[in-house]
Amino acid sequence: MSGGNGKSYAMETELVLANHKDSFNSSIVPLYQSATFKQPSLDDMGEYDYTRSGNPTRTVLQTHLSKIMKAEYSFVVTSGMTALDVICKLLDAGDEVIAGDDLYGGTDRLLTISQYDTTNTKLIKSKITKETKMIFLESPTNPLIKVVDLQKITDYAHEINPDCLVVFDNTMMSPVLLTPLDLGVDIHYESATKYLNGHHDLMAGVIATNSKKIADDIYFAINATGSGLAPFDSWLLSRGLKTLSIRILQQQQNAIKIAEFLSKLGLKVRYPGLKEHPQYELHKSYTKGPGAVLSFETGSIEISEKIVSNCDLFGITVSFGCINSLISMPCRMSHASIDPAKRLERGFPEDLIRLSIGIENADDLISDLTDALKIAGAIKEVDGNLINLLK
Ligand SMILES: Cc1ncc(COP(=O)(O)O)c(C=O)c1O
Ligand SMILES: N[C@@H](CCSC[C@H](N)C(=O)O)C(=O)O
Repeated sequence: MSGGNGKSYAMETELVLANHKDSFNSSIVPLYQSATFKQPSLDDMGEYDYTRSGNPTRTVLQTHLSKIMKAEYSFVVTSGMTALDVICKLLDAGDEVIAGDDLYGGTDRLLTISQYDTTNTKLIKSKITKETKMIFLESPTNPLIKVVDLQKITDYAHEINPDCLVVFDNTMMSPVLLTPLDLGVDIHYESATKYLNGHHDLMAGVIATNSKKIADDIYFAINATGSGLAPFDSWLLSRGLKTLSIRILQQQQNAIKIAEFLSKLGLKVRYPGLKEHPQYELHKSYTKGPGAVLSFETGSIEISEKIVSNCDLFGITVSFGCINSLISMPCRMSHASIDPAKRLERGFPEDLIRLSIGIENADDLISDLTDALKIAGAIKEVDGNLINLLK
């Protein structure tokens, strides 16, 4: 098998090169669906003894991920939320922690800490103290698609407290569009349920770091609690990962066309690939693209409900980053766990529709949305032109 010479290649190439050694020279990593491994002798545990502590299929995936995430150490766990839970185990009770105020609903549910608008770099800076132990950032945020000045906040946090850990949720971008450890972030994690796997057929989370101390603590937590990804899911994720680049780039190309279509109709679209996005330049300055998730408002909950319910190609589904296009109303679905009063306070529109764009034909997707917008009474066609009825 090629790729075993230690050379580094471009991302697309690295993605298809998951090196492993096995006695039959199998072309892909074998599935070691085994809980236990026989020891060479009584006092020698060998490389593997028990799958909670380590499994060869999981190790190959983790080594592969380290290359892709440009990390010294990587771990795969049972979900994105497990990744966050493992990271939280690095904290002690009472530690000062800061997070963004627009985070995925499940993250918001897990963290009961001080949350601020992370697009306001000045505000975040004013909140970081010598006592701050950890900062959680997400960008673009889910679902308001707000962009964080990751470099500035990371540098500032380390300046104020060199031991403060900057933790970044990269689920929206994936390592194809952003490798946050390159910007000095301490811990990169993401829900591999989304782009990394991309096929709606498993739940997983990844954690990456360049610090041996953090890696040792994370391994301890994973082994101690049994949160490592099971062999079959590790094998499936290894398989999904190989097409990550080709998938996300196609999804992104479709998303740009759809965002432009909706924006031309005069809808309020949130997407960092549109020049009217307030942080368009900032996002462009540190990522390789805007990704494939966007949200938009109609000004009416009823119309939004009708749009969501009348699409054919966009399934009403939580999650994002999968090969099929998905549509959702975050307030009722992915972010329903956030108290409605808190959502209101944060300017989270109840009529917001989130789209996760897949790899289908872009014109088919636009035609599907056009039909749904027409049925919902958001637009009508006059002399071949689409007219916005919401204004
Ligand atoms: C941005 C973000 N981070 C983390 C998670 C958690 O991942 P998982 O569902 O794999 O636990 C999600 C969604 O669930 C998410 O949208
Ligand atoms: N019922 C689930 C909702 C999962 S939302 C998944 C994803 N992160 C998204 O943003 O769509 C829960 O309560 O966690």
